[in-house]
Amino acid sequence: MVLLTGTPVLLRSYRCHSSLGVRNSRVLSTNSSSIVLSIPKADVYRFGDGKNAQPLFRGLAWEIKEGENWAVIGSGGGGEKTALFNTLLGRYRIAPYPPPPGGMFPFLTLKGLDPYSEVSIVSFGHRQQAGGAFYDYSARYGAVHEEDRLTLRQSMFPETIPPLRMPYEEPNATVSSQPVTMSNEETAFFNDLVAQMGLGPFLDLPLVALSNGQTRRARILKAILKKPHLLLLDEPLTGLDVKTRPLLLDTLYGLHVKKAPRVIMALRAQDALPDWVDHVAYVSGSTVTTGERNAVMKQVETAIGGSTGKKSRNSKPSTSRIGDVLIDMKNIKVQYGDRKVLDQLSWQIRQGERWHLIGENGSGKTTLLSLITGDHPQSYTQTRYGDENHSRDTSSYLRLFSKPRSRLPTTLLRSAITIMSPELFDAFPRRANMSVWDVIGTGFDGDFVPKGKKSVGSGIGMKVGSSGDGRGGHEGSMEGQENWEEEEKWRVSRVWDVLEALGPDAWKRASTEIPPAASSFNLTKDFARMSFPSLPLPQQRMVLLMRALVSCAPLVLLDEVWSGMDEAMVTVAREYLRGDSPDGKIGIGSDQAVVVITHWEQEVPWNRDNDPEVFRQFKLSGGKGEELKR
Ligand SMILES: Nc1ncnc2c1ncn2[C@@H]1O[C@H](COP(=O)(O)OP(=O)(O)OP(=O)(O)O)[C@@H](O)[C@H]1O
Repeated sequence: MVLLTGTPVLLRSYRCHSSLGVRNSRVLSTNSSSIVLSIPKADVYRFGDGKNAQPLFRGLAWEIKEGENWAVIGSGGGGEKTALFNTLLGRYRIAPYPPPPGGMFPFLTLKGLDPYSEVSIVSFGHRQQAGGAFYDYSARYGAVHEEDRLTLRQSMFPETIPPLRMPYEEPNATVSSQPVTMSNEETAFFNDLVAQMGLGPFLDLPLVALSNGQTRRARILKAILKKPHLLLLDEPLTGLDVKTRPLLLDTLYGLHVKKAPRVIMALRAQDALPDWVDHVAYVSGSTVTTGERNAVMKQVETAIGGSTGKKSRNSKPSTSRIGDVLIDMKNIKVQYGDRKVLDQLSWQIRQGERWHLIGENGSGKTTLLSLITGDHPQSYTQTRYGDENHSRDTSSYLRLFSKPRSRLPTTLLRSAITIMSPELFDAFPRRANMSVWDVIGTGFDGDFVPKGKKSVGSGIGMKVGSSGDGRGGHEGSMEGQENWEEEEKWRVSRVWDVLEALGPDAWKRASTEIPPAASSFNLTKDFARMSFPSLPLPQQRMVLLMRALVSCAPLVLLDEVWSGMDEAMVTVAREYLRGDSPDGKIGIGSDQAVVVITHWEQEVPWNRDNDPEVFRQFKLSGGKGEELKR
């Protein structure tokens, strides 16, 4: 990118004819073309908003000069950071719009470049599948379907896709794995980036096979290769392991200083800001505070200080009761071709235990969970021993609630093991008429569409002693049966319980420390009625977490549930999982087992020192698994 330097020059001389004669319009200085973003002061609305609509952002004033290093941070759970990025992408109405000739992006417009093609976004809150149908995410674990065969390399360079051939045709000469359209310089740039992002080993894997962290890095790489002038990254660190985060940040900074492309990141208020960030836009509700890092961060600390203080509070000693073994695996193996993902792995999960499952991106955490949930086809093939009563030491097995996978109907497993994960978040159907209540109610029987008169399911479940009160469900629908009425009543009261413990009243309390007003039940009630697909994404995540917690299932699996949530939401979810919500009544049951996957140690709800029998850590590395003892 060539920047003009030196004394002010006339970049464009706009002449307009009027009855008063010809007059020169603004003379712009070189300084104007080195302004990346300019919003002098404006309100921001959704397109089509009526006259009296509340603006999304009020009095937004933001200027970014070339050479400055900006991050956007936000503390709201309403998707405010994403909305601010969407404002820059022209998806909202800005009033008044930054005046010509510079407009919102003088560094582009003044060089005749079109902002809409030169500014790109990679957003990780974004769902990849749209619509009302359930998308079967377990496809990734089995034989990869033809339509899912596209590799990472082919998705970036379609010219490397082999041409379709009829079976009788001679195979053509092999297709180059490197695109012919790339110059040597571009090839070197690409190879450097692939190496820096650790994506080399995955270039020729089908896209669906990539782990979460690998997929996120691949999406950033693809966006960079399109050579935008400005790249907006919405929570790029989410889901990345501890080792990868600084590598990605270094790569991004290296690109930013070369303006190839300039980068603005959006981070959660609780995330550590990289050292090189010198300017911050802090979004809180409809207010955006912009300025130098230190000044703005002071304000952020005051704003989120209350809830940050809570985070460091030590959890109480556990009241959990360690009970029966729920999941028992020995010498488990998962392999794709010669790629071993899990190799001779053994692990037991008992009632009452709280596990933190760790491991680098791609170490097999999601794969392991998919064996436990029975979604992975190889969950059927793990058990290898002649006689159940005389299993020898060399045997390998996977026992879910004392049974092999093949003897457990999927419907029973879905109500005995509840899960929230990035895959489920992407796959869960978004039907227009599905309310928050409906979605939470699907959690009892592990459904994906509302069932039953009161939208709390029809009573399929499993008797494995889950919630301490002997409630465990029933095999087959309970609707119309003798004890269904009592069960249904309990289910309805549970939906209200999780809504109160994890819903908008709880976020309000956690973010402001002000006790909820007497009328606050209306907030919860209104939220229960709201349309699920129209909620901001952080709130959708929270609702799907409630879905995983509502039934008090014997085993709860929480895979990266905090990603995309704001500080207050994380606080209330952690409280619930520790069982120390303010009224002391609602929380995870003492005989439920929980497995949490997160790359952020501070997001783990419990403190391992408090009760090492209960709070435990299991690490995956090189296909093996081991418990990390204190
Ligand atoms: N069908 C497949 N073919 C080949 N490799 C696969 C396939 N499916 C998964 N893998 C590989 O298995 C490994 C484990 O993936 P998994 O999603 O379990 O990792 P993870 O520990 O959950 O990672 P992350 O922290 O990024 O979410 C990855 O390296 C992935 O590329």
